[in-house]
Amino acid sequence: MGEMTIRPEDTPVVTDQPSESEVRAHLPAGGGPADLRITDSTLRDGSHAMQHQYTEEQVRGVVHALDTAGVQVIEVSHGDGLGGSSFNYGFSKVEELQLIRAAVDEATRARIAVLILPGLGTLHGLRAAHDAGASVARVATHCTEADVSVQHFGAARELGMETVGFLMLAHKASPRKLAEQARTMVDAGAQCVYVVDSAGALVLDTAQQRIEAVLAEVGGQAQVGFHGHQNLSMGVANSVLAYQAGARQIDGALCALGAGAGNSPTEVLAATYERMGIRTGIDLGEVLSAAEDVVRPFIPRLPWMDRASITQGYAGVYSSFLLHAERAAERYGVPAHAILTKVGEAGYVGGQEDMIIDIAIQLAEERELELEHGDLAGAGAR
Ligand SMILES: C[C@H](O)CC(=O)C(=O)O
Ligand SMILES: [Mn+2]
Repeated sequence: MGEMTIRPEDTPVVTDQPSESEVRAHLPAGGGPADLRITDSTLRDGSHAMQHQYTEEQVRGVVHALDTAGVQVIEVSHGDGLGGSSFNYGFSKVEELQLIRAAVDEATRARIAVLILPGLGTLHGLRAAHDAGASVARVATHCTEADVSVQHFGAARELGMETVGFLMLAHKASPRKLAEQARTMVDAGAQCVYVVDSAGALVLDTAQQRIEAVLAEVGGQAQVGFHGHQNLSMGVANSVLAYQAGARQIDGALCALGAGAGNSPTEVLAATYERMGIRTGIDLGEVLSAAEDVVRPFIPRLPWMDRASITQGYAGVYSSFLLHAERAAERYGVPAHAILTKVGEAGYVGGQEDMIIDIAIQLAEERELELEHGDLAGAGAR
């Protein structure tokens, strides 16, 4: 790797307004020179949209295309992170360590990242992913529970991995609270902390204020990142504002392949930043081909802003609940958007997927009662 290599043992130093040389010094090499680093999550967040059915051939194809395009970090894991393959979250078709090994084998420049949710993923799983060649550990917690990540950051740093913190459902915490949680992660060893808009519920200034607050708290010691979802079609716009507010790591997924209405599309991020004169180090033609020719042909259903996913953005619901809600909707004969509205009212967070079934059953019972009342009222009127 060249002059922009980030060494995991280094803590990147970024000030509020980093100079170009400061930014370059803390961004890893990949493609060309870069002002920010895009991490592609097609093979992790996209796993939700693929119902975790990725094949090794698909993983190899995507990694090859992203690596050729100069994308610096490629995330590969079950949609819910290491160890996610389970009854609650959905079983993977292919064991994730096999997919991680294949990704590492295929990449020539890009580094392979894994996501881990403490409690679901274990330290044993993290070590196994590291042994398989993953070199970036992204540790995700609910936005008010950063304290559960401390052990995992310690372990990742001991393994010599680059570390990234993921504060999920970030719309649920105030900028100040988020900054406090980011501090916990950085003190534990995170080299970057992401504002993760898991519900696609942040709209412009609400995204920007959170980036600013986190940067004000940890900017001297760590970078700040942004992970957007398209439920309200704000992923790319929020990512631009995030960059302008000082974020230097931004997530995307090819063809927006991610939970809910999908992630900010990597190819659109690359085109938009290039149009703005912000260097991503990504070759635009190659990344457009990666989306169009490699990913699009195997996608069973393009993520889209339909009634259910827009409801997720509007009601602040975890994007990965979409397919769970759709399955429950079909099983119990109630609309997915009605289930998701109730999930938003209840304030459920990641890990509470089983409650979706409860809500669907409750809605189905209410509907039965309404039908009965309707029949009785009709009978009374006759
Ligand atoms: C486990 C989640 O899918 C992580 C994520 O991408 C998000 O919260 O958004
Ligand atoms: Mn996501």
